[in-house]
Amino acid sequence: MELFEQLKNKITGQNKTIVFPEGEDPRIQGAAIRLAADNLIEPILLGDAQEISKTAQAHNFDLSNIETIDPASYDKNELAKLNATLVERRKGKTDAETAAKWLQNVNYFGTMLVYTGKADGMVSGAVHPTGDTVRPALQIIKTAPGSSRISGAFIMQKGEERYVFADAAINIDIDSNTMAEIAIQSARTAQVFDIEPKVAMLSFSTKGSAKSPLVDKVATATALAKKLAPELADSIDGELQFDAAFVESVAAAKAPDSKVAGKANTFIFPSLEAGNIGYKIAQRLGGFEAIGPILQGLAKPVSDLSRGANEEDVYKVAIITAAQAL
Ligand SMILES: CC(C)(COP(=O)(O)OP(=O)(O)OC[C@H]1O[C@@H](n2cnc3c(N)ncnc32)[C@H](O)[C@@H]1OP(=O)(O)O)[C@@H](O)C(=O)NCCC(=O)NCCS
Ligand SMILES: CC(=O)OP(=O)(O)O
Repeated sequence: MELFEQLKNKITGQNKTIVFPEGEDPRIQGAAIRLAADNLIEPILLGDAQEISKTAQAHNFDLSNIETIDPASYDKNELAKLNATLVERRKGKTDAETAAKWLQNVNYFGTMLVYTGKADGMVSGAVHPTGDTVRPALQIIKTAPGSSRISGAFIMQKGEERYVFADAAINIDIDSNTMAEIAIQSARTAQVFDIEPKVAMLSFSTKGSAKSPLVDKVATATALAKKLAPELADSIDGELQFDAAFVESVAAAKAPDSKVAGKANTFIFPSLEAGNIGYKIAQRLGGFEAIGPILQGLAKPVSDLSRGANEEDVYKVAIITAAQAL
């Protein structure tokens, strides 16, 4: 069965509530209406009440069955409770005045709905850049037990082909420890999406063909990942160039002893520059659908979107987010 059909079956009737901080955007409204009509999730749209109505009227959308919240006119008692919870969660790092300002920002407000359990997950980023979308989650929801950092993976899909690219969204300049953790997180993400992970730790060098501290970083990360997740030891290899990782004939020449080279389906990039540029090239030149970024390592599901997302992308990311909340 197709991946999204499986995920839809899992979440149908589970009534997972997903908050959309960018409720004024037509892509968000269109997706929310479809998600609710398909009985997949219960959406909450955040935003200025007048702007939400304006968008709905302009696109002939019927929002009568969808909950909308305008943070500017939210119940004062409820807002005070959210403020106190936020200050408590930030343990001396954020005072009540700052918390009040944050709560007028839809991404902070939405994140607090998830943190307090009013929503099961959040989808944002169709309008806001990634930093503004995910920072509240990093500060408030924080990492899941066993994770020391959050990273962002894309499922890249075209026909029968399906791959994981990471980190393409969050960690700008990574060291070996971070790269190793991203590799392990991404292998687990691959499994969730029915991909038996073969993880390539990418570089501009294959097995020592170039000498550089940047190459050493990837080789060290590979050894570390194998040590941290021995069950994945035969499924992770590096350092590998993309051609050696992906093309069997190149693998035979460049890394003949590797169990991963030529067969990789989970690609770990050595920096955010490489990862973000790489996924967009595969998407825009290669014709792959890019689903994500799926945030890995967060304690509760919050998903970012690309600002280039369309309604269908929003619909699919919301389905993944609801599935993560099960
Ligand atoms: C994610 C990002 C916004 C965090 O940057 P920042 O807000 O400057 O981060 P800070 O160092 O000030 O940290 C803010 C909080 O987030 C936490 N944090 C930052 N990065 C984190 C990570 N990768 N995992 C877990 N927590 C993280 C910090 O520990 C800190 O928590 P605290 O306030 O409780 O102490 C930043 O790394 C970034 O901009 N990444 C690139 C995003 C991007 O543009 N991607 C391309 C498009 S997808
Ligand atoms: C994931 C990503 O690159 O997001 P954006 O296109 O919004 O910067």
